[in-house]
Formats: sequence, C-alpha cells, structure tokens
Amino acid sequence: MSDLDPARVAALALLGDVLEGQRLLSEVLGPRLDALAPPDRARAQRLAVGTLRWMDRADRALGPFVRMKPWPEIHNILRLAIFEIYEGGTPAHAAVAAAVDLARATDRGAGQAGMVNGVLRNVERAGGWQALPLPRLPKWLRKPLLKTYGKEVVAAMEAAFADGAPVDLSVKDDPAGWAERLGGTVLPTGSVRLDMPGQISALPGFADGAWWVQDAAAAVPARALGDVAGARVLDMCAAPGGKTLQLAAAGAQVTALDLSEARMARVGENLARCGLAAEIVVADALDYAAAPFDAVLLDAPCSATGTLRRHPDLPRAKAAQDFAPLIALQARLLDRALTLVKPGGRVVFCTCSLLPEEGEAQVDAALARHPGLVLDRDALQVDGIDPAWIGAQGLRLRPDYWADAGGMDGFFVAAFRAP
Ligand SMILES: C[S@@+](CC[C@H](N)C(=O)[O-])C[C@H]1O[C@@H](n2cnc3c(N)ncnc32)[C@H](O)[C@@H]1O
Repeated sequence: MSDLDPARVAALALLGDVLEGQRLLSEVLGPRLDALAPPDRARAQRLAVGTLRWMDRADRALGPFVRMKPWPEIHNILRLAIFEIYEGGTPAHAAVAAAVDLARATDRGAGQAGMVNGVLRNVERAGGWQALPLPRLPKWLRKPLLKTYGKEVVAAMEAAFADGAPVDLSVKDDPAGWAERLGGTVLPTGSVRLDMPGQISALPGFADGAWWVQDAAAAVPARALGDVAGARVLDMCAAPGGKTLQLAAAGAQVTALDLSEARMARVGENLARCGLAAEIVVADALDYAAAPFDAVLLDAPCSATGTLRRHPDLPRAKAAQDFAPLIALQARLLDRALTLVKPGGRVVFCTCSLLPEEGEAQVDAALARHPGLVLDRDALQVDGIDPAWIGAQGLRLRPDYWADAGGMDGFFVAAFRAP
C-alpha cells in the first residue's frame, strides 16, 4: 500500500477497529497514527470521525446500488468516499479515484475496485444526499432514548450529533476578555465558546494556564457545589481533571481521586499548567477512607452517551449490555460518597449520559436506599441554567439545548444533602 494516501489508509484502519473490532477511537488512535506525519495524523482522524458521524446516511445512499452487503473493508471504503464527497469537501473525482486505489490494494483485489467505482458513480448520478434523513443513532441507543424523550427530541439530538461540537473553554477569570482575545463568545453559563479554534495548544493563554478545554455542560456540576472557597472538597472520579481545575480555581482545598494512574498524570499536568494545586490520590474510591469532607463531587464513569457530538464511534463500538456493570458501579460509588462527607454536606452526582438509568433512576434508587438523604434542587439553579431543565430528580442537560449557539453535551446532575 506504499503509494496510497497514508491518511486514508489509516482512516480505514480506524474504521475497521471501531466497526469490526468494537474498539473506541480513543483506544486505537495512538497505535494507528503515531507513525504518521502530524498533518496526516489530523486528517486521518478527521476522516474517520466524519465517516462514522455520517455513516448511517452513507449507508442509505448506498442501499439502492449494492445488491449484497459488501465485504467490511470495501463497505468502509465506500462510506469514506461518500463522506469525503458530500461532507468532507473532497472533489468527487478525487474521492472516487482514491476509493478505487484503496479497493485495488485490499485482499479482495481488482474486481472489487470496479464495483467501488460503479457504485460511487451511481450514488453520484442519483444525487439527493441532502434530502436523505440525518444520520440516526443505532437501535440499541435510539430505542431507550425514544422511550425517554420522544421522537421530536431524539430527532433534535440526532441533528446536534450530526453538527459536531465547537470547543468550549473554562477560564480562570475574565471570560469576556478571553472571548474577545480568542474570537469566541461567552455562553450564558460563563464558558467561552470557540467555533474554529485551530490548534488549541497554540492559542494565547494555553501555555500560561489561563483556561482549559471543557464542554459548557461539563462545567455545570462543579458549580452546583456552590461557594467552595476554603472548603475541603473530594473530587471522587477526577481524571482528566476538568472539574478538579474548576474547584481549585474557585479556592477549594481539593482532593482529586481516580483509579487510573495514567489519567491522573494528566490531572497533575493540567494543574501544573494552570498554576493550581490539589492533593492527588490514585485509588479505588470504593476502598478510599479519609476524614469527612465538606463536599463531594462524584462524576461517575458512565456510557458517555451525552458526548456523541465529539465521539460518533461510541455507539458503533459499544452496546447496551456493556454499560450494566457501570450502572451498578455508579450506585456503589454514590453510596461511598455519602460516607465521605460531613452530615449535611453537599454531594453532587453527575454523569455525561443521556440514559435515565445513569441519572434520574440512580437518584430515585439512592433516595430509597438512604433514609434522611435530601435532594437539593435549589443548588442546581446556577447562572445560565434554564429552570425548566431541572426535573424532579435533577438537572437534565441535552445536546439539542442551545441549538442555535452550537449545542452542549448531554449531562445529568443531581445535588444532595447527606444525612
Ligand atoms: C467521567 S470520568 C471523570 C471525568 C473528570 N471528572 C473530569 O471532569 O475531567 C470517570 C472517571 O472515573 C474513574 N473511575 C472509574 N472507576 C473508579 C473507581 N472505582 N474509583 C475511582 N475512580 C474510578 C475513571 O478512571 C475515570 O477517570
């Protein structure tokens, strides 16, 4: 494959890892891309992410022209070419020629190259890309979301997933000043949004640690702890540290705990870059013991289905049954959090999930397990949060909110007072 475009070859390998190997892109990007030149690395990732994002529509476009389901690698070559032509800005003749070269280089050989050429020409001739429905989520996820939110909301969420995500920053101070310097806008919750940021680490303020990348929705849970200046706060699942940075910047004495040593190293780096401090503990939160804290933030491991604008690989690599152990762990972590806080202290539980099992249902179950545990819905009324987003159990943030301004991640946030 030496004459082939290395970025497209790598993108195809990534697609195979996700779609056939059921691996997340985050697990395979390093091994697949490290040997490439930086521009090829960025392009390969962009091609793989874009193809996954638009895959459902690409399959609809292909449907009338493929009689039998193509071999997986040929199918992925077709999907990649269709993404490139209709959403990736590649001239059609170049995308088709590249797809034919890629097909010729597979084990299936030249016969498949002819088929790829013919099918792509047919798709082009048929036209109508824009008239096809927006990409739909896979059934395992679409079904429970339809049951929870209804057809209209799920369609709006799917539109948000197709749009992708801007880059949001949490700033230590002066959001308006940083928005002006970086050409961004200040969101109602105080995050700064950038539409076309380019290389993040080259932007003013990165090296000095004036801000860090954090989706606007992800910045809300730490705010639900209220004024934490001087308080001892446990960030119980802390890595890579977005919320630790927020709490430290707000003047809390933070203990940042996480099971993963590698991910915790990133918390240390982020704190150092931003000139902030926290106690770092690598441990299983279920075994961790300490003098009771004033407050605990539990950002529990979850399905991450709220982050699909940036991670279209996730619903393709995972399935519902993968999350059952996490849902059980969330309940155990919440029980543990309640033992680590002073009586009457605030505990904020959150997940970047859209599934009620990882949000509202966890709250109902925790209230049933712990007599005396009190929900503190007032704590969720932080600046910029529409009160209509706060339900009986907590704050439900959805990717289709702020649709005209670029959306937000899906999140669930609940605030409790410990018994
Ligand atoms: C959603 S992420 C946390 C994101 C982080 N709060 C932030 O804002 O950057 C969940 C984290 O939980 C950690 N985790 C999973 N099980 C854990 C356990 N038993 N004890 C401590 N941490 C755990 C994972 O390593 C992962 O870093």
